[in-house]
Amino acid sequence: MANVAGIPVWRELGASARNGREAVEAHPLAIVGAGPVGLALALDLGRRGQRVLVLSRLDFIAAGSKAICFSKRSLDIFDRLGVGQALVDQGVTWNVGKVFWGAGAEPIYQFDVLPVKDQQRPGFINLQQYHVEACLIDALQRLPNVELRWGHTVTAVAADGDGVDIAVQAPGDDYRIRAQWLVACDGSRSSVRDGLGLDFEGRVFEDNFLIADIRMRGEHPAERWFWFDPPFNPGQSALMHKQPDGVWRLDFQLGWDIDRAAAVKPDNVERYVRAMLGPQVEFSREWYSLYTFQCRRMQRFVHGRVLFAGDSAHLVSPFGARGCNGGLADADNLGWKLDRVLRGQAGTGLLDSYDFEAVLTADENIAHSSRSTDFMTPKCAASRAYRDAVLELAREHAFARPLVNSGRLSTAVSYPHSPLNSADADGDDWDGGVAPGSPALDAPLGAGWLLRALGDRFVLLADGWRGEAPDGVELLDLGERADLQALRARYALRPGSAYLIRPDHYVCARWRRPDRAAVAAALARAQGRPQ
Ligand SMILES: O=C(O)CCc1cccc(O)c1
Repeated sequence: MANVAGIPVWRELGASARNGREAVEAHPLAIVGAGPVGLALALDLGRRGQRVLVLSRLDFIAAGSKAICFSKRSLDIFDRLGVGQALVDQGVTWNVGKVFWGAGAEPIYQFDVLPVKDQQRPGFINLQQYHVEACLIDALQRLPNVELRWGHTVTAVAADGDGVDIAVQAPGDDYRIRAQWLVACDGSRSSVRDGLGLDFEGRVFEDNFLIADIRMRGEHPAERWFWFDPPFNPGQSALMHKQPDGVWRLDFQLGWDIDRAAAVKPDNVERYVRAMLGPQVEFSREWYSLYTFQCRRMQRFVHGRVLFAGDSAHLVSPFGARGCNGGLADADNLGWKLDRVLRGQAGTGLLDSYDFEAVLTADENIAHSSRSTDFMTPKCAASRAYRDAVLELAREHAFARPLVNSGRLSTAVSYPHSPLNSADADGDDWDGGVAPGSPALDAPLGAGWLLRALGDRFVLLADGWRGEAPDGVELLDLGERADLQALRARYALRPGSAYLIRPDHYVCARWRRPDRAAVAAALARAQGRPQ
């Protein structure tokens, strides 16, 4: 079923009525957009006790071909938000990618997206975006301090030094909001971005990709399968992913010079599907669509009182699953910072670090995404010869495999030069471990897991700590425990060492011989208050 704008509906929610009819409402925080990024940010801030208003122009959860691959890092974020297990339970877990080339029925090689084992979460789960949204909405509806308004469209935005004026149109109800902060999570066609006259910079790729989400009883394993130049799509590429509910995502590269309207007609799509899966296969249509993509971003994600996150701020190709996962990284980075700013515990300077770190993340995602696309679709004879030589070598030789680029799958990005980091002290020898600016690595912690124990506040992870930890830090002392070899090895811990870990599970400082004053100084720096 599709709504009037042609967007397919997965679940009707109905337009929300407001409590009361004030012409101008005051709110500390408005989030525009109720996709995974806006909902995850609302859940983070809502769980921290903030009053949050979410405005969605849609009054339903959309179906259709959207994100399906959620990375381990996103699962760790979802765990922190209390919904990780529910999503893992619904999703299809996978860790293996296989690369095929030409007519060969066997992969030329396979790779593991979770090379470090003994972590709670898998490399990826596949789960339709609408299931993720439904789960987040369910969690948000349990928070009395979060209000979700469906069918409320933002029609104008004007920001000044103290806040943002937002004009909203809802069925039979036009009103205004004065918010202290607005976060635009309203997607690639962001009305907030347009309303402020802001734009993207970057590359537009001249290629078309066909998505066929089909329902079938497939016998293929839960793995990512990628083909270069397969006989069922000669000269192009293809991709297959298993989703829950017997749904499969098939992606076919079609090239630039095609009849776009004809390409999505069921007969045409089904020709590709049969060529891939064989003429006998029984399947039904879930959703067919055609997409082109861009690798672009806004110059800045922080514009005074208006902040941008997810597709409203940056766009990548689907290959590598860096779109939605990149947006969730934004929400994760922004949530704790905005919470501190709203509480008056940090100045707005802390949000400059959101700009720094989220722009860095977007740039890394854009670089990977652009390189994958260039490798998959060589633009000249020399690039094609290089690609084919790499594929030929990869079949036999491990050294060539890292050169194959069928999409580098999303992982957490490091911020080695973030202004929130404190450098290692002179004389502290760190042979390995997790450097400041890197995401904390999970490890078994008794019957549980380190990342779960870190929670959503600053933690001092110490291997033997004397005295009190500074205010504002929770101490997690491994003490005398002899059962934590993997954790100690991953963090290169020795008796007396300590790490300071941010609420979003990034390491911001570490010491061989920590003291209270050094930890307090690193904590201040990590909150945007260098001493
Ligand atoms: O496996 C990948 O590289 C990404 C799979 C994907 C993600 C989102 C949309 C889509 O068509 C494919």
